[in-house]
Amino acid sequence: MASSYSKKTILLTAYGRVTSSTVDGRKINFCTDFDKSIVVNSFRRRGWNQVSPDEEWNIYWSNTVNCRNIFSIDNGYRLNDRQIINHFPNHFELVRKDLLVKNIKRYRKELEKECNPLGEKTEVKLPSGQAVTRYLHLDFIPITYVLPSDYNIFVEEYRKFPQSTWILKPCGKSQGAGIFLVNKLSKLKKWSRESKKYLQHHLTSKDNYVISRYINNPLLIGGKKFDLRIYVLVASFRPLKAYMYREGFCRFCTMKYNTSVTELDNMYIHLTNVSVQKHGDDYNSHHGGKLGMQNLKLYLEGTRGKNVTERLFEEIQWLIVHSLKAVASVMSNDRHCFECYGYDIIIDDNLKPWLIEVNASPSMSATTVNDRILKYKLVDNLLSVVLPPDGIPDARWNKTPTEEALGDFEILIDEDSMYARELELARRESKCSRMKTC
Ligand SMILES: Nc1ncnc2c1ncn2[C@@H]1O[C@H](COP(=O)(O)OP(=O)(O)OP(=O)(O)O)[C@@H](O)[C@H]1O
Repeated sequence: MASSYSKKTILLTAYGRVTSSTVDGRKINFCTDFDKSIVVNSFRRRGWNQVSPDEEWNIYWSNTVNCRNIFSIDNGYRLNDRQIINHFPNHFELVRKDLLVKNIKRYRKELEKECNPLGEKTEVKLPSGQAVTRYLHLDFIPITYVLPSDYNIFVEEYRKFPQSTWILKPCGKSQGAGIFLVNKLSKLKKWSRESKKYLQHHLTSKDNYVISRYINNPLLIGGKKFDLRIYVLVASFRPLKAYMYREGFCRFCTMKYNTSVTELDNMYIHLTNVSVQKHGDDYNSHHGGKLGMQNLKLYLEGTRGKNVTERLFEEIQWLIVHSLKAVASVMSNDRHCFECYGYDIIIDDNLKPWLIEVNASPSMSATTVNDRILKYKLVDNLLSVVLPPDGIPDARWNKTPTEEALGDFEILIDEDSMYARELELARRESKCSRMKTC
């Protein structure tokens, strides 16, 4: 690729930035593995030129498999300074259900060993009167075990809380596929016997399941369960630079929440995935069962008060930052990479947020008009953050976006910037003083 970048065609983006659409007089080339109009049009609107992955590209919106191939040693492909790509090669450390849990458990243990106050534990009294030990500051994932390897530890935990419901999720699948709820060990054993028959010849880590304590007291609106989808952009893991998009949304179940045992298999009550709910009789294709995050905030301020709502959103930011810190040391922090993660969060009726999972390729298709507007803005805004001020992809750039370029993204953490470090410190202090008063 040419080494001089002098000739520029100037464009103005939605974020008011003057950017270039050319590298050395030729158009910036993008390629993508998705023929999603939102992605392709967002790139074209910048005056960029679409090429195929085997041509000279500057920005690649790839799927996770092709990204891994690009970074594979066998491939021998070396990215140049004018190439950036939308995944970190080992993103699975954060997005695979079993690895996310493993990394968070390791992170908490390390903090505990270092006697870091964040690793502090406390005894909690459950409504049943039982006392259990929990992390004071980092108890943000439901208790989870990996099957088959953790089966015996799970059984121990199950016996302590025989009234609990558990949710089983296959590590290698998405969109609600293969998920089911159990409240009896006998049901789990039956499933295990049957799935062993099916899996015994091809058991790989992809066939693992996680079994998590089911959050059976979700916050309900209109009697229905929902989860929150939040977009988090990571520009770098070391130093950690992460941004949260203000316009997330809630995804609602189509049927009213019901904890009755006879409804345990009813996925229209328990799973909030749009891919599941859109098949329900009561699915509304106009709003798609979605409510914007800003509307959720207004609803909570009205029903629960401003302070608790603010606290909830601080807690959400806290859990995102610490989930990222939990994987930062194991991520291959290639400077050509950035990644937009879809965080799935459930809020319980005590307004405690729980991290359910993280997606590396959050859907860029739109189910409603509002969805389309949101995702167009998201992709355009995201490009403004990951590109240097002149708009030309540059892996050498120090990844410090201007306030204007941030648009609807807010800084979650930037270990490079004094301001962002102070923000993080303030967040930590606010969290600690809150925990002490609880
Ligand atoms: N521990 C839990 N407690 C309560 N509900 C849960 C729990 N875990 C998952 N769920 C529900 O099940 C849904 C699917 O779970 P999850 O997102 O982990 O699986 P998935 O099939 O991989 O989804 P995706 O397509 O988002 O990757 C969640 O959106 C949530 O509604």
